[in-house]
Amino acid sequence: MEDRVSEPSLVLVFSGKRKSGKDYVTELIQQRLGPDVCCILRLSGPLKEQYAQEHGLDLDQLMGPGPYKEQYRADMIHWGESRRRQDPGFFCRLASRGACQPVWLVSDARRLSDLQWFQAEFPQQTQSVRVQSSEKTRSQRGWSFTAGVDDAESECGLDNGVEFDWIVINEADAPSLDEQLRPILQLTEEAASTSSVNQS
Ligand SMILES: Nc1ncnc2c1ncn2[C@@H]1O[C@H](COP(=O)(O)OP(=O)(O)OP(=O)(O)O)[C@@H](O)[C@H]1O
Ligand SMILES: C[C@@](O)(CCOP(=O)(O)O)CC(=O)O
Repeated sequence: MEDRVSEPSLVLVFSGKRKSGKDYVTELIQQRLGPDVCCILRLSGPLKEQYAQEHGLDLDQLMGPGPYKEQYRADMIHWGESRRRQDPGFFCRLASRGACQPVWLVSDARRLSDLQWFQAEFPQQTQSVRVQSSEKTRSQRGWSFTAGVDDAESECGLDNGVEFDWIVINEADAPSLDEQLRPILQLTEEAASTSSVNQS
């Protein structure tokens, strides 16, 4: 691992099915904490940048929540997995390079190797968060089952073998996200204050 200017005080590694609300929840947390304290790391970011460049695609749309990216998802998965087979931490390193805020929100872990990379690099700081929504709710947000995607590692790689530190139920009939996120926000605020004490 290249020498870091600063280590994070807390790394929250989020995972969840497509349209479960990973981006929505991490953006909510960043809104509460501010971008100086908290950064969102998207493992899919460097992958989409490279894929868009190689295929002449619209990166903004690939990074967005709309249907555009779904046309290319299966091929992007295969492209990304070929890189991960050579180097499981490839996208983790790219996505976290230059991050200097005390709190990192990794918004889109999909494989055990994603989670294990952060656990290995930051064993004291890393915690896992699972965002959960029903298939009915996910469908209302634009999801539909796609063979080769929703039954593949990209969507199922963290379904078993992980005891998540936090579970966020992103459903209208669940407690509000503010209520569910309160202990996580407390954790982030403690991490941020610890970081500022260490730097002073
Ligand atoms: N609690 C919520 N209230 C209102 N809208 C929500 C909520 N959760 C998610 N959404 C909306 O549902 C859509 C999917 O959410 P989001 O993009 O965060 O899912 P995701 O898990 O990041 O999906 P993907 O894996 O496809 O990137 C977005 O348009 C988002 O704004
Ligand atoms: C190709 C891939 O990175 C697409 C992720 O897009 P999104 O996070 O669902 O917007 C998923 C994967 O890496 O398996």
